[in-house]
Amino acid sequence: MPVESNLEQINKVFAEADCLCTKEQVDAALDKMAAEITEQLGDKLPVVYCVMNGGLITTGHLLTRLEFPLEVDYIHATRYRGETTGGELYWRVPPEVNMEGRSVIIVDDILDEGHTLAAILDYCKEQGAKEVYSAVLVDKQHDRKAQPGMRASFTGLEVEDRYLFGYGMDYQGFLRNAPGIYAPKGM
Ligand SMILES: O=P(O)(O)OC[C@H]1O[C@H](OP(=O)(O)OP(=O)(O)O)[C@H](O)[C@@H]1O
Ligand code: HPA
Repeated sequence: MPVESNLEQINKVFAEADCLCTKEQVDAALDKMAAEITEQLGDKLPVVYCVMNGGLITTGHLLTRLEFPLEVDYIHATRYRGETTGGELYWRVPPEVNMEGRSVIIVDDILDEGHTLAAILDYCKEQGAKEVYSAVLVDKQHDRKAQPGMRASFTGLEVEDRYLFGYGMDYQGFLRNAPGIYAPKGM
């Protein structure tokens, strides 16, 4: 079936979705995260690793708010691969910039069950990073975290336990570009 046949369904999901956080609320959360990151990492010449694809938008919005020297790289690890429930972590692209002895910050869109972030943090420690921080725009509130009580070092927003899209989070591969945080009706 041609991809265009999805257009009506995707538009309907967006039109009927509940907006859980507006663009203004996300902007304020990003400002707060950037201030906290600056305080912790502003004099450490850190490497910022974007977790593709979902982390792309949060990373971009954070980077322009971080007014200190840093390097940028990306990691491509995925657990969902277009599905709405997670599976095994699959490494598409490991990082290029050497993290040995460096302060590192991993940026992603969402901490859901946390398996992705936990695996990436372990990887960074194995690679010899001096210290590893994490930043997520959204922390989904439920008791299914990979490690009970798990939190990112920097969290933008705490959001209810529904399937989310927007600001990097996808619905069936689409709607990452939605300018707010949304949940499809009934999900
Ligand atoms: O906390 P978890 O339950 O592990 O889920 C969070 C991860 O899932 C999403 O990535 P996904 O695997 O969907 O790939 P994507 O970034 O390409 O959307 C999201 O971007 C996080 O990386
Ligand atoms: O709620 C979600 N939405 C999109 N991607 C995700 N990856 C983990 N949880 C989610």
